[in-house]
Amino acid sequence: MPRRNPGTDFRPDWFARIAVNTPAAERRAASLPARRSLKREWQAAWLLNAVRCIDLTTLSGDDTPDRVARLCAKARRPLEADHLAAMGIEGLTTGAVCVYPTMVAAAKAALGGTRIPVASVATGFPAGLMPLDLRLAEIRHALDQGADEIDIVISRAHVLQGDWSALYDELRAMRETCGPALMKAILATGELKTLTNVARASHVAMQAGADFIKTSTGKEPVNATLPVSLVMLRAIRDYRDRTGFAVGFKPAGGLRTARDALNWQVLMAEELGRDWLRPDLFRIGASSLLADIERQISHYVTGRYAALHRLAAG
Ligand SMILES: O=C[C@H](O)COP(=O)(O)O
Repeated sequence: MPRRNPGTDFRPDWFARIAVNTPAAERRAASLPARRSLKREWQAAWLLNAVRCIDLTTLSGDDTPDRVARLCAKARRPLEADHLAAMGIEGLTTGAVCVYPTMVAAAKAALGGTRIPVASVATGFPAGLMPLDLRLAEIRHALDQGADEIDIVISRAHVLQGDWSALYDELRAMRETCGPALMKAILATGELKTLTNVARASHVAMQAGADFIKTSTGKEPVNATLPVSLVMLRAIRDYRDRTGFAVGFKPAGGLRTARDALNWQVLMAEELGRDWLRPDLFRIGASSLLADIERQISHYVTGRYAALHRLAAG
């Protein structure tokens, strides 16, 4: 378990001169899937690793305690027991479940007796357009309900206006309110206009003590992309080199296929090293990715694809 990132003082000099070369970032991201073709056995292993890193998510207006309980049952047993037995795997769970604050109690009840953490979004998810004191109160509410991790959203306006110290202060207050609960800072990169803004916001979030930086809420028109992820991973690397602290990464929003799970892991491994491919440093926020991974694992074990309706949707 790496030491928790305590953050630093506000250090704009660490990011003020960053100017991301967007075409170069896009070329590098585009080259990844083509350059890496993983052997079939290795693909299965990488997909199993993706499962243990998934924050299995439901963030819908029509969520109910029953739906959350079904999601949690899936988090406890994400793949068919026969398939896991055939591969000699025991005790596989997802990395966490992720829900709205009002669903935390249902998730905690359904996950009793396991070590699967419950993550709650908070701070006016998804837009964050609420007064800061109410956003902090929402964190406290989620913690009172039993949340182990808090996925906060940043004020995009601070980024778009270049008010980095306001962004730092907001995030610092959120981190203090989270106390011992892990804080994942959602940057909502699809609304930050430029990759340079993504890089700078990543630095500010880490300086304010974020345990993870996360791409998206899943509600923006553009959610996780490989170029955005590349920029965030390089910021994480830079921060690690400056401070010695390892900050986690959570791509989220629109990751739906086993191929996505492989591509993001390859990007992580190439940019930060394979050591980063574990749940305390890497999560994939996804509501529907698991179904495709199940399908691919089923094919790997049985040689044929299961019909989608046979795989529990979670
Ligand atoms: O944080 C997780 C995202 O909200 C999930 O997005 P998704 O429904 O596109 O998988």
